Amino acid sequence: MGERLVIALGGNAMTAPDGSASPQDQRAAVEAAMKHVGSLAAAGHQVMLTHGNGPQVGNLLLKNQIAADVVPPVPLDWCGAQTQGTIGTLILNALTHPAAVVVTRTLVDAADPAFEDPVKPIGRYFTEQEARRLERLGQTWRRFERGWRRVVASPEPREILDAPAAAALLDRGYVVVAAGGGGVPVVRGTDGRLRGVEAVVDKDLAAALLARSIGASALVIATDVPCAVAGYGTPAARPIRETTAAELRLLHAAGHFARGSMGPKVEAALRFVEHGGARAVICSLDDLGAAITGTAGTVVR
Ligand SMILES: NC(=O)OP(=O)(O)O
Repeated sequence: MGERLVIALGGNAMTAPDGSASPQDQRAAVEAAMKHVGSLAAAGHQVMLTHGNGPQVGNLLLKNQIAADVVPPVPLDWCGAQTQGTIGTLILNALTHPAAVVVTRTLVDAADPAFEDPVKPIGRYFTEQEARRLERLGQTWRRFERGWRRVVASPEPREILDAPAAAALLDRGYVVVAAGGGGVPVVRGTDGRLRGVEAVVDKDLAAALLARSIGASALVIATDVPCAVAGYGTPAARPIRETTAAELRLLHAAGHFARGSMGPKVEAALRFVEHGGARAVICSLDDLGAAITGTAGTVVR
């Protein structure tokens, strides 16, 4: 009997191992990822996919900025919508199973403090000198292990507005791509109308909300490491295989998972299970099949 799954695809499913986001690298990475996803659909699972867009949305924003004297630049939420279309098209072309892409909006709160504290890295890495120059244009940049990256606001996802449409397609047998890049962030005005806002929603947190919204039995967060590790980078490092939400929450609160990498994945897995989801799995993309049967990854119940 197949399961209803939401699978969040990490950057390694979209770009080359070095993070390169050339069209060739993106196409090759998506084709490799869709072999795993196609196997799950062929085995009878209902599969809803979501994906990251950090490198792509940052590159688009930069192109807009560079070409601003020639064509009017578009805002960040437009760039996010464009990445849903581009990455969604690559996924459609790579899958042999009937599939559909839903342009998806994610409701966020206009008063979310995240708008005052940009933390979400987007685009490619730059040198400090280049980052400092761009900071003078009003942008926020932070240093990461591999260099400097622009950071933007990443508010909490409150509702995946187009989840019902995505679920209807899932019920009809399609593999569905939804809430790509965390969904296009929108706020509701006092007049009840929706408008886009300049932000990038975390795709793992959006995936957890999407999985809850469509009644998925499992949330699978596919990344480039086999599992979550307690005490990562220390002599006491310990891979986590089977765990409970209560145990994992304690480790998370104790700071075992890095803020910009494993932290959001663990938080997403926890939110799904703490709100009644049967299980969440954090696994390597190559282990997707084994992760569904419980023989790979970090399984949270
Ligand atoms: N939107 C988002 O979280 O994208 P990345 O996973 O690529 O950072």
